[in-house]
Parts: sequence; structure tokens; C-alpha cells
Amino acid sequence: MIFSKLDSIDQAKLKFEKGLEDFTIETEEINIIDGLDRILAQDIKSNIDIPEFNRSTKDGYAVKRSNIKQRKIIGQVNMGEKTELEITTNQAIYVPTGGMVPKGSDGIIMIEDVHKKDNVLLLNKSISFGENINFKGDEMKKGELLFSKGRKLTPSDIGTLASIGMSKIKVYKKLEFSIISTGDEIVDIDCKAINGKIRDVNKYSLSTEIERIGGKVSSSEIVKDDFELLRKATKRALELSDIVLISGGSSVGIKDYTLKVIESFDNSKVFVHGVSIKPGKPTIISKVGEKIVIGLPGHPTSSLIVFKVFIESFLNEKLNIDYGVRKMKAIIKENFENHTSRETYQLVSLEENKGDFYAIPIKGTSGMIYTLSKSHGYVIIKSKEKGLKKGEKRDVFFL
Ligand SMILES: Nc1nc2c(c(=O)[nH]1)N[C@H]1C(S)=C(S)[C@@H](COP(=O)(O)OP(=O)(O)OC[C@H]3O[C@@H](n4cnc5c(N)ncnc54)[C@H](O)[C@@H]3O)O[C@H]1N2
Ligand code: MOO
Repeated sequence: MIFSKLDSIDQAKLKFEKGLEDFTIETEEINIIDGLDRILAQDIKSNIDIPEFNRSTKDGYAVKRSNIKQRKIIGQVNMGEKTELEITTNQAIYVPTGGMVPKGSDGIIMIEDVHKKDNVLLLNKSISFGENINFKGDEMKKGELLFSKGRKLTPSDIGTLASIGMSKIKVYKKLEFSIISTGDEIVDIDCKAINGKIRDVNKYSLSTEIERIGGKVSSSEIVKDDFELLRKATKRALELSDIVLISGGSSVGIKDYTLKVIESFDNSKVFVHGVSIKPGKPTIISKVGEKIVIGLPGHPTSSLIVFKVFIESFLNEKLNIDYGVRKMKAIIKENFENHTSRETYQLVSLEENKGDFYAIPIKGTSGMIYTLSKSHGYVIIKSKEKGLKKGEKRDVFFL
């Protein structure tokens, strides 16, 4: 019987990983200025101590701590220059913010905490060891691992790379995707959605999701529910990209051709058709030659969730991508019944009340898209669970 046996999400993920074991992602060298959101393909260690010298964090006077309140000013440090000056307990040296702390000094007293008359300084307060000093290597030490392979680069990472003089880095090449939107009813954005027609949502949502995970879209087209037309479009897409996404036609309807088209290529291998996930049941995971071909459910929410659960996580695993924390605990605000044995990715919105975070289940069906916009994340309801209970604490995964 059709779809009588569905793979669990874990089984499907495993089949995807095993089937695409040989799928490799090339690397390239780029300038760091082009590195935002790119995925590092190398470990990066610091080649220097930063700061490279003991550095003042304030405009003030370098002193050596003692009970002596009155100090003789014996000179000043100039920015960007090495100082050979050295002090003892009854002396002080002017140091600007960022300037080199002279030998013998163990603290900087701020200008506003002293009285100066000619070359005599009166300290109005005592200071602690290391006050207002960044010691050599405080920020990073020579040889320290700064970023691991798989790091998705942020603006501060780019700044850190600049600080160690690294102008070029090795990153993974952007994967190229093709999107084929299938359906006799699908029209492009500038056409009217009347007489049973609907606008192509998936091309736009998927394209931007692809960009978000660091890929790029090489081609996209709308194709009618016609075997030959879809086969030709798939052949074109296979030539242009690493990953082909076919949205719609992945189910078992009379005019659902995605599976048949994939199987019509001699070098194709279908690993998964039908997953115990809601939304996303008719998902197809396959390869044609060395290219990945995914049959995404046409329903807009389903296609985006399936993209996240399978494609994004496949690439995350492959490249060991570290996004940091992408979930939080929240209290379920109202009971929510779930009448399916499929593992459910239930959309929720979040609200804060007196310091607690609440998750409110969003009602709607996977054929909608705006429901996803109203959501902040999703809660996973396991296949054996009957739903969500008001008051229980659950993980909310961000979209
Ligand atoms: N007999 C069964 N029918 C269905 C089953 C099933 O198990 N047995 N599963 C249902 C589930 S779950 C889903 S999900 C859908 C997915 O079906 P398809 O992947 O074949 O998608 P289509 O039928 O082509 O389209 C479904 C729906 O989505 C709209 N759509 C399609 N493409 C787009 C697009 N690019 N932008 C916006 N909307 C799109 C389309 O108009 C349909 O309304 O199958 C169920 N059926
Ligand atoms: O799996 Mo479908 O995506 O539930 O509507």
C-alpha cells in the first residue's frame, strides 16, 4: 500500500547521510571582507599574542602600587611607540588609552582620580593590581585555537581575523541549488491568483532559506504537471547545480510525477519516499549521479520544514557547522491535541510574561505560509505523544 511504511525521521536522515556519503563540498580561498556567513574550511589559530604588549585601557598615569600618595611625573608614553621608560613606587608616567604600559607599573590611575601640579601627581584613590591594564595575551595567546572548521563567520569573527593580520581564509564553496516548482495551478508572482491558480510561494521562501544557510540559487522555473516537461527541467537543473529541489508532485496523486521522473534517470537512487513527519510526509530523498535531488511537498510550510529538517541538517552534519544555541525552554500556554502518529513539528509563537516565556501553538495547516511568519519556532511532538499539555516546559527550536 502506498505510504503504508514510512521511515522515521532518524531513519530518513541516516539513509540520506549514508546514501550521500561521497558528496563532497569544495573549498575556496576568499578575502575576509567577503567572509560574512561563510563556513570556515580550516581551523584558525592565533599567530600572535593580543595585546602584544601590556596596554592601558584608560587615559591616565602608570604607577607602581604603594602607599605613597605623591608621585613625580617622569615622562609620557606616545601612542604607537615602544617605551623604554621604567618606574618605581614614587613615580608616575602619563599613558593614553591603548598606550604601552611602562616596565615596573602594575596599574593605571585615571586622569579624573589624580591632581596634577607641575610634574607632581597627587593620587586621590588607591588602585588594585592590573587596574586599567590589558596584559599581553589577555585577549588571545599565540597558538590558541580561535575558530574551528565549520564556524559560520560573523562580523566580529571577521574583525578578529583582521586583528591577527589574516586577510585570506579557506571557506566552503557556496552550494548551488535549482528549484523546480511543479503544478498546473502554479503561476509566478506577477500573475493573478484567480480561477484555481495560486502564486509560486516555494520558489521565494526556499530561495531565501538557501541564501540563509549559505547556498546560492542557480536556476528556478515553474513546470506543469507533465512527465516529459518535468524530466527536461530536472535534466537542465542537474547540469546547473549541486542540489535540485523539486517542489510539489512528491505525493501519490495521478499527476504527481516527481518520483517517476527521478527514477527515469539511469544513474538515480531513491533512498527515501515517505517520512513519518508532520508536515512533510511525502518527502523524497535521492541522488542522480553525484547530485542530490529532493522531492519537497508542495505545501509551503511543509517544504520549508522539510528543507530545515533534512537538507539544512545534512549540510550541518557534513560541514560540522556550529550555529551556537538555537533553542530555548518555554511553558506551553494552552493544551494542544495532536491526532497523528507522525513526529510533529508544531509551530509556536513566543510571548514573555513577568520573566517567563510562553509558547502558544499556532493553528493552521501545512498548506499555509503566513502561519510560519506568525511563528517564532517549533516544538517537536514525538510520535507516541498525544499533544502538548498546558504548563509543561518544552524546547522551542528557532526557525
Ligand atoms: N492520498 C494522499 N494524498 C496526500 C497525501 C497522502 O499521504 N495520501 N499526503 C498529503 C500531504 S501530507 C502533503 S504534504 C501533500 C503534498 O503533496 P505534493 O508534494 O504532491 O504537492 P502538490 O500536490 O503538488 O501540492 C500540494 C499543495 O501545495 C500547493 N503548492 C504546490 N507547489 C506550490 C508552490 N510552489 N507554491 C505554493 N503552493 C504550492 C498546491 O497548489 C497544493 O495545494 O500531499 C497530500 N496528499
Ligand atoms: O506532510 Mo503534509 O506536509 O502534512 O501536509
